[in-house]
Amino acid sequence: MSDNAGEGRASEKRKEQKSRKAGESSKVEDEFKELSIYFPKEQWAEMGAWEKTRYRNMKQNYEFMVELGLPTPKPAFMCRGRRPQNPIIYDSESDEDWTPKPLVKTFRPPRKSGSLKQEKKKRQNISQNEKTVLEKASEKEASENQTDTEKLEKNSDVGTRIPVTNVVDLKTVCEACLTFFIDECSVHGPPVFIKDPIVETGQERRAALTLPPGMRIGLSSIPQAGLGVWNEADTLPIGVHFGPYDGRITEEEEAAHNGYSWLITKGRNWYVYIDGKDETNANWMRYVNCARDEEEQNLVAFQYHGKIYYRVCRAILPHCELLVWYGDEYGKELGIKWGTRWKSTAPPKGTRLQPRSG
Ligand SMILES: C[S@@+](CC[C@H](N)C(=O)[O-])C[C@H]1O[C@@H](n2cnc3c(N)ncnc32)[C@H](O)[C@@H]1O
Repeated sequence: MSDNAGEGRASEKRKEQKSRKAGESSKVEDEFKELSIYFPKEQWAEMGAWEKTRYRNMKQNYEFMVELGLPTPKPAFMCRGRRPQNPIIYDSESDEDWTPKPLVKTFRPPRKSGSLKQEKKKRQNISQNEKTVLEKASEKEASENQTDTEKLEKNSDVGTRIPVTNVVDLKTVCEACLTFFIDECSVHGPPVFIKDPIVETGQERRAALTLPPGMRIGLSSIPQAGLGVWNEADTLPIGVHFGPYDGRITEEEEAAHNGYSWLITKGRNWYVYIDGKDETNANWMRYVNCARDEEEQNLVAFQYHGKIYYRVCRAILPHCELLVWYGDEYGKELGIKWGTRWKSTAPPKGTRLQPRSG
């Protein structure tokens, strides 16, 4: 074979590869095309594929919930966008449960494992039978003799934890198999709930004393983050729940800035804070720090019946710190880089970070 012929073939191959790559990336763009309308062009251009995937999941979940006829607030990102949009209007006025916001607008939980296609297929496969279970659960929900925690344990409304919507009521997604269930996942069993030891409020070290056995409050692994909470016992598997987050319910703006408050949505345009700053009425959950990125996050927060719970979304091994994702805006306040969005503004890890101040 002559040199010329060899070169010609190599150049053809290069061209072929180039056009294949261009084809692939335009396919990816096509896939997300319907999403791009919700974001400013610059933000969309900067956004990575995994982030786009996550938003697509949120949209799909929202549409799925709507299809099931469940009251579902629209994900915040779908309420804004490049196109003229209506102001954010939540779809229901009731005491909805959706992802809590310390100071956040949208909650962006971790991407689920497994391919998106599989996930979609599983959702489509929810049988009529399972829908009936949902209906039954609604009736059950109406029983007023249960406390919220009992209800959570029973129904494990980690629906609010559906990683891709802000909401929900009554149903649960099993992290492991991604199917919906009510009382328990038929494959993975009932959700586990770890209760705090009972400690009267008003005691000086009340928050620390509520720490469940096997956990430790100690210096955080995150530089300059102060104290944190560590698992010192067996692995905490996915699906374990903690909570509710104790503290003082307040509407005072000060709570929004102290670093220990979650914003609780009570209804349309009605918010209160659960403020865990005061250790005499807070619980141990006030010591849980904020994950700096998706890999680090092992807890996700959600609102259920006006209270905040944490759920293990990634197995927490012995001697590992519990880290929850607080939400975009708050992470930003802490200078935490999440995805590519804050590349330009986030200070390097380890920089002294200030809690939000008014
Ligand atoms: C809910 S408290 C967590 C407990 C706190 N570390 C303590 O010692 O009391 C939240 C505060 O911890 C700090 N913090 C939490 N996560 C952080 C992070 N990823 N980076 C820096 N500081 C963080 C911030 O000061 C924030 O206001």
